[in-house]
Amino acid sequence: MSDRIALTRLAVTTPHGVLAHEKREPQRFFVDITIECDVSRAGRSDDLDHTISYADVAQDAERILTQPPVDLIEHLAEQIAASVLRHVAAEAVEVTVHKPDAPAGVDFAGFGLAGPSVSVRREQHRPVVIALGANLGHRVRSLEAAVRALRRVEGLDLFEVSGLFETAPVGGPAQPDYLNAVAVGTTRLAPWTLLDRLHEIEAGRGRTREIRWGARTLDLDLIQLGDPAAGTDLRFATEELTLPHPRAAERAFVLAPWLDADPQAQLRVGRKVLPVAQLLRSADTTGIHVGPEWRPL
Ligand SMILES: Nc1ncnc2c1ncn2[C@@H]1O[C@H](COP(=O)(O)OP(=O)(O)OP(=O)(O)O)[C@@H](O)[C@H]1O
Ligand SMILES: Nc1nc2c(c(=O)[nH]1)N=C(CO)CN2
Repeated sequence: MSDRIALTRLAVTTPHGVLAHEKREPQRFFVDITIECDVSRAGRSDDLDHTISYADVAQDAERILTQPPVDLIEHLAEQIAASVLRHVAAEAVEVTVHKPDAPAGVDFAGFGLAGPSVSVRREQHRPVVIALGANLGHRVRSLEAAVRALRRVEGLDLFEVSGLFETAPVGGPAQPDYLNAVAVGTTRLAPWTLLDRLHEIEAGRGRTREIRWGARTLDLDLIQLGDPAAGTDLRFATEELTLPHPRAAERAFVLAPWLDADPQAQLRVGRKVLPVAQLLRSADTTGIHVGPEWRPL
């Protein structure tokens, strides 16, 4: 991601350090934070909710710097990086903590900021589940092309793709049977950025949207982002994007391939987190059959 939000030289005078007197006597710390995040949506909408407020980031960092004394600037840098990655839109962050007056038994000189500093770069790693479907054109070829395209998305790493399932259409007008699959992996992308990439891939396979739940050359849905068992799954309901996918829990055409890709999979359903295996046992599986062989990865 080439978009960045940077905060340069946040300055705090506070006591931290390994030496006893450093824990009593405040000294200067300077922090630089560079956040990699997609700002194109906020650039279009002019809406602060579509980006990361630099004031929130700065205040979190200042709170971390003014905590009771710690030994290491590594620890401060790590904590600040973690606080930035709690923002949904943050893809990665680089944090540098400078300690220009550090007692090191030598002189530091220079025109810029002299003395020791520590830099860390940390990336978002969110589990992601993507459902694939096709019921028009050459379905296997479309789904294979979709997996190839997903693998080329920068910031998305797929590590498992299910087998193909032949499924009767659910909802919508009369239409041909679908082939469905599910891909699981991790991503550092913000959910809206990932959804944009999915729409681009759909459009590349000639996907059009005329009738709700109508036949399509390719459908890519975001089912879940984050880990519900750890409470880190993203939850929100907007027209543009609802997570987890509101209809996934009862769709055997999603649950069956998902279980195939990840037998331990879990999905948040309301306030509960349930095994996908259990949800599939309760779902209507009529019209769901193992599909043709494929080697997507
Ligand atoms: N979790 C999600 N995954 C994909 N699209 C979503 C999601 N939540 C909301 N949407 C929005 O839904 C809109 C319609 O998507 P799409 O045409 O793929 O729906 P559909 O596949 O026909 O129906 P369904 O949403 O029931 O799977 C998209 O433009 C997208 O912005
Ligand atoms: N069998 C099947 N039915 C569907 C599917 C699908 O992928 N498979 N997708 C839908 C809208 O996303 C609606 N109905």
